Amino acid sequence: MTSVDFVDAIALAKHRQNFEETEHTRAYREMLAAVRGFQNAVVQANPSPEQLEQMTTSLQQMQAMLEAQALPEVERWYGRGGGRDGKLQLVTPQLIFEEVEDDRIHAHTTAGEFYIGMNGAMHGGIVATIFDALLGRMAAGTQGRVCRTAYLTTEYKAITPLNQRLDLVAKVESVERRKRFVTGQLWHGDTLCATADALFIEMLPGQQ
Ligand SMILES: CCCCCCCCCCCC(=O)SCCNC(=O)CCNC(=O)[C@H](O)C(C)(C)COP(=O)(O)OP(=O)(O)OC[C@H]1O[C@@H](n2cnc3c(N)ncnc32)[C@H](O)[C@@H]1OP(=O)(O)O
Repeated sequence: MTSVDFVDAIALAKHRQNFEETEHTRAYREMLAAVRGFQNAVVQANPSPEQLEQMTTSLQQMQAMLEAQALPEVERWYGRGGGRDGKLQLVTPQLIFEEVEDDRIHAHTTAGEFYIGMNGAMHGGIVATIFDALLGRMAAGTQGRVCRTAYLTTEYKAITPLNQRLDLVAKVESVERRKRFVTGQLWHGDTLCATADALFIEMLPGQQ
C-alpha cells in the first residue's frame, strides 16, 4: 500500500487515528524527545571544526539508517497519537492536552531555544503553527472529525517566552454546516501573549 492509495483525507485520517501506543512506539516518542533536545542544543552552540566534522558524520549515518527504512505516510507513526501527550510530531513544541471537551480545550506547552525568533521571543510562525495544531484538534473535537484550515488569523499581543510554561485555551465559537469557527489564546501566567481565530472546514468524502 502506498500513500497515493489514500488521497481521500477522511480515509487516511480515520486509518491513522486508529493508533495504539506500545512499548515500541513509546520508544519512538522518546527518540523524538531526544531530537527536540538536540534541536535546542544545536541552535545554542558554536561547535569547534573537529566537533562539527564528528557531528556531521554521525548525523549522516543516522540519516542513512532512517532513509533505508522510509515508509509511505499511511504506515508511519509520525503524526499519529493524540492523547494527553499529543501527537508524535516535531513541527511544534510538545503540546500536553489537559482537558479536551467537544467545545473547549485546555493544553500547555514549553518551547525550547529551537523555536527562537529573536531576543528571547518565540518565532511568530511557530506561534501560528501552535494555534493551527491546537485549533485543528479543537475542530476535530472528541470524535476526531476530519477538518482542514480555511483561514487562521493570529494577533501577537506580547512576546511569547521560551523555556516557560505556556497555557493554551481553545473554544468552538460557532458551527454552520461544515464550518467550525474556533478561537484560541496563548497565555504566559497572567499575560495574554497571542490570540487566534480560525475557520476549519469539515472534509467531504473524496477530498484530499
Ligand atoms: C484526534 C484528531 C486530532 C486532529 C488534529 C489535527 C490538527 C492539525 C490540523 C492542521 C490542519 C491543517 O493545517 S490543513 C492544511 C492547511 N489548509 C489547507 O491546505 C486547506 C486548503 N484549502 C482547501 O483544501 C479548501 O479550500 C477547503 C477544504 C478548506 C474548503 O474547500 P471546499 O471543501 O470546496 O469548501 P467550500 O465549498 O469552498 O467552502 C465551504 C464553506 O466554507 C466557506 N469558506 C471556505 N474557505 C473560506 C475562507 N478562507 N474564508 C471564509 N469562508 C470560507 C465557503 O464560503 C463555504 O461556506 P458556505 O457556503 O457553507 O456558507
